[in-house]
Amino acid sequence: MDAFIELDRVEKVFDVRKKTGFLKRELRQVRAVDAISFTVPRGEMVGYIGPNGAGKSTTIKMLTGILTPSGGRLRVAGIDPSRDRTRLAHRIGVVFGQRTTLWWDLPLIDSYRLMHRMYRIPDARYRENLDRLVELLELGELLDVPVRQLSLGQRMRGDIAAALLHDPEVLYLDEPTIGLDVVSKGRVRDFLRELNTERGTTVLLTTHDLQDIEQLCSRVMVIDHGHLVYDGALAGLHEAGESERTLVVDLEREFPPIEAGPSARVVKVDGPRQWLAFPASESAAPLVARIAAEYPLVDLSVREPDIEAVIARMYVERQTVVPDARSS
Ligand SMILES: Nc1ncnc2c1ncn2[C@@H]1O[C@H](COP(=O)(O)OP(=O)(O)OP(=O)(O)O)[C@@H](O)[C@H]1O
Repeated sequence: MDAFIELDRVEKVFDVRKKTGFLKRELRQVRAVDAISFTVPRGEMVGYIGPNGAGKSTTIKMLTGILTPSGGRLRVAGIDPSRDRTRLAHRIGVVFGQRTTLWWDLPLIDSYRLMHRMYRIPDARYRENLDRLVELLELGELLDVPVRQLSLGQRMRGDIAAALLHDPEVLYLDEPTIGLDVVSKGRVRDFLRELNTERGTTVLLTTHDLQDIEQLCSRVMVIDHGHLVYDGALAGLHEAGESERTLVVDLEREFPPIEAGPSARVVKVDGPRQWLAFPASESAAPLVARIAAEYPLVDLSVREPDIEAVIARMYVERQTVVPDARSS
């Protein structure tokens, strides 16, 4: 498959000077990205997640050419970003949720006009893209409003349109739904899905909102302390994180914690209700049969693992699991 983004043992080391006393400074190195390798084929929508300080923004900055890697090889559309940043700029779009690329005091449409000139977008293409983005992102009524007067959700949609006016082949999104309400999040996600299917735009999505990933990405990469610790399907994370399902049982009356065998354990008791954790990879049937045979069972339900808990456990365990490594 056509690899659009390629990283081969890419590293970024920052030199940090730390004050250790009067006139004394110690030089320390922070390895923000440590020998990361992956490829993303054209048209894929990939989640890039990790805890604070994991190295996500540093990776995106290297992909856009803002930062130069300290080691390894990196290519986007065959271009070395830090060497040919201007040429690459015409082929990529970037949205940083926490700050805007729009001109704060100007009406939204003026920012778009400026981008039209900056990117030298042919007139017909600019008009066609603008019309389409205004329609899809419902920006019609906002075009004459100064950016500073827009709500966060409106501003975000405005920023996404700005990043796409020049028809980039890849879109980097850093926290595109941060601070948005449920309706605005839904709109942004619908739009991204449509963009990806209609135009085949490659999307790399960084977010702390795992619902963004669940709803948009078939593949997810997890980075922790600069290392890629998982690369594969979202569903596979459950296995990698050794996740557990929960069996909730209602008994006729209060009992001491159920003795349910080696692979299940009671995690909570509240009156006649008990919660038992068991490996997500195992069937609940033998456990249910055993409890039903030995206790007066009234009702039961099985709860699926919470993806946030699975990922949190992965961060803690720092396992290196790459079941579906596309890195070559
Ligand atoms: N310019 C810099 N100089 C020194 N250290 C830096 C610099 N930029 C980032 N770092 C360090 O590199 C590490 C990775 O930071 P990065 O911003 O890439 O993380 P992140 O995954 O994007 O985190 P967050 O989710 O908090 O945005 C952190 O330890 C950070 O302090």
